[in-house]
Amino acid sequence: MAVLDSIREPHDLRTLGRDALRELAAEIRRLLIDRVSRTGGHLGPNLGVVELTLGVHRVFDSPRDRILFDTGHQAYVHKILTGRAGQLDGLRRKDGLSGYPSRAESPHDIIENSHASTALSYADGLAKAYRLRGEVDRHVVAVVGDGALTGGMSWEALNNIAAARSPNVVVVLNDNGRSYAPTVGGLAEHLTALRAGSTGGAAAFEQLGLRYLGPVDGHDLDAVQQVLRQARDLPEPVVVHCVTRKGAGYPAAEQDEADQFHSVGVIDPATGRPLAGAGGRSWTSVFAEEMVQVGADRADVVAVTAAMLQPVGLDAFAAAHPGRVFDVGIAEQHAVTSAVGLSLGGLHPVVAIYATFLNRAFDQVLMDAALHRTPMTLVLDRAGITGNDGPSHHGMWDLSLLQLMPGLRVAAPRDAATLRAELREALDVTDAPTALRFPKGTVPADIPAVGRCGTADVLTRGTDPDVLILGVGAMAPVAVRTAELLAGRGIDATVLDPRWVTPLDPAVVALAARYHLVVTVEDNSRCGGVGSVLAQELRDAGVHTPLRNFGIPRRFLAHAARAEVLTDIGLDADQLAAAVADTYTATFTWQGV
Ligand SMILES: Cc1ncc(C[n+]2csc(CCOP(=O)(O)OP(=O)(O)O)c2C)c(N)n1
Ligand SMILES: CC(=O)[C@@H](O)[C@H](O)COP(=O)(O)O
Ligand SMILES: [Mg+2]
Repeated sequence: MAVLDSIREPHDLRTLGRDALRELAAEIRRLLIDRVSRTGGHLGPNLGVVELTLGVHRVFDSPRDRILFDTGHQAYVHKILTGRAGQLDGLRRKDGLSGYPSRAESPHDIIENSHASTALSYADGLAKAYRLRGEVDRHVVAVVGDGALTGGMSWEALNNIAAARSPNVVVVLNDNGRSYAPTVGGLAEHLTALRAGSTGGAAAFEQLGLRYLGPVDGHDLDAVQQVLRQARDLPEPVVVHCVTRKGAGYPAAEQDEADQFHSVGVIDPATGRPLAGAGGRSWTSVFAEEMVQVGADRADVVAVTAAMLQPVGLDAFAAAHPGRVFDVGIAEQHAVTSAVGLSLGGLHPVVAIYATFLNRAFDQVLMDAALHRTPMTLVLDRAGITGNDGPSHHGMWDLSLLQLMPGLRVAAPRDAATLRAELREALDVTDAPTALRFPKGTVPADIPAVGRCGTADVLTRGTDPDVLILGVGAMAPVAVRTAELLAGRGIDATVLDPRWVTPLDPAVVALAARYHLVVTVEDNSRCGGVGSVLAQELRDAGVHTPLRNFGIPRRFLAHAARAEVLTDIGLDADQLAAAVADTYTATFTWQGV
């Protein structure tokens, strides 16, 4: 890596001639394939922006000029050029390099949110700030993917960037024609026409008040630098349309039909084939399989995805039931409210999105779905701690948000059998929206119930009323293990899986009154989670049983493996058993029992 070893800061790029730059691009590609094939990560998106990122850092002066990456999953090259190449071995690992920009890592990084379609809004604000501060020579460069451009916020921002006529905003449209799968929608078709030589591009943007330059080959470094210099020197906001290929330079990625190695696990760099399988069935695959059967059983059921057909497990349903899946692009707000339309039209839509991205559609769930009490079902994958994608990817707020929604009902399955059952139950609700949430990763073996308490399942039944543990969803197995450990300390615990966590069944409240201590364990924020709702319900029912809520603390959690994060926040059975035992002992020492 002769050339790359000489690059510590973007300024070092300025001394390189064309041959050295070409060699550098090749070295960066080799490094990306070598390292990311070992760590896993967004290999395809980053292979696609090697020349584009080189061009941006050659023409603009980071960090004085601010360079923003929308979603941020394509910022590995930026990290390599800003002195972090040597840290790629720890990519996305605990205490290692984040898979997204991180202000703690570098002054060259400024936005860390991995939710798409935000970069242009940051750019609009930054540009206005620099203008008001008299720093008009500072440019704001926003690298935005064609997928991210299908998100509504992008157009809200473009509307304002055009109105502000900020001369220092440069929008670099990284158009590879794909989100995961090919990008969908009218805009995508427009960009496809532009890529094919249609001349309408300029008009579409310029009628909005934005200069348009391109399309240029985003892998031709000379062309990229030339158009970026032109954009830099224009006295108005500019959209630079760069056409790239996701996975460029790595045939295994370029030829991958599914998603061109949008995100890979550990793979054989020589072939691109997965090396280390996660093992076991994923939660997503259980949902995917059940949905195919649902589609056969229920002609009124349709599905909606926000540009993530395969990641959320709707690809099989789409194949089995053509025309009944709607991909709305990266547009979760639209996904929810258009689903309300589908419901008002007599269908039962299943909106499958990652839990963290539901945050974006809070108002739509509240004021469009819940207010109208429309039967529809949100299926929230990646709920709880997701792990290596870091703070903005943990699905740790959905239960808190959904608790606020009058009438909406939420289920949290504990295994494959309850996922299937609770999905069916949700689809049978006709007077309110419903939601199901489950985590990333391998689904555990089915945990049979030994009894029922209203709609809740009793998983282990203690003989003495010492402790009642509510294990919510995927935390049920942890709750069962905690009960086993408590038994070893002479404390008898009964474990309940509430199944439907909103509203909580009154029988659960009544049962809680019969125990000395009640404990809740959930893979959601403690703030507004199931535990806090149970606390309210106990008090409302005049039940004063001591209660302890275990969940995710109210802070952003760095990337690490899911199990590592859960341990770090005390949500493993050993720590839970110790904490419950301490509380139990303290409670009864205090009460003189
Ligand atoms: C609000 C939101 N929804 C969904 C995602 C999941 N996601 C991550 S990257 C991606 C595709 C992005 O496509 P594009 O912007 O074109 O970038 P590319 O990967 O093609 O470089 C999606 C849907 C997200 N990060 N944020
Ligand atoms: C960048 C992004 O939002 C997704 O690609 C994210 O990496 C989700 O990854 P998983 O689908 O592996 O959970
Ligand atoms: Mg794209």
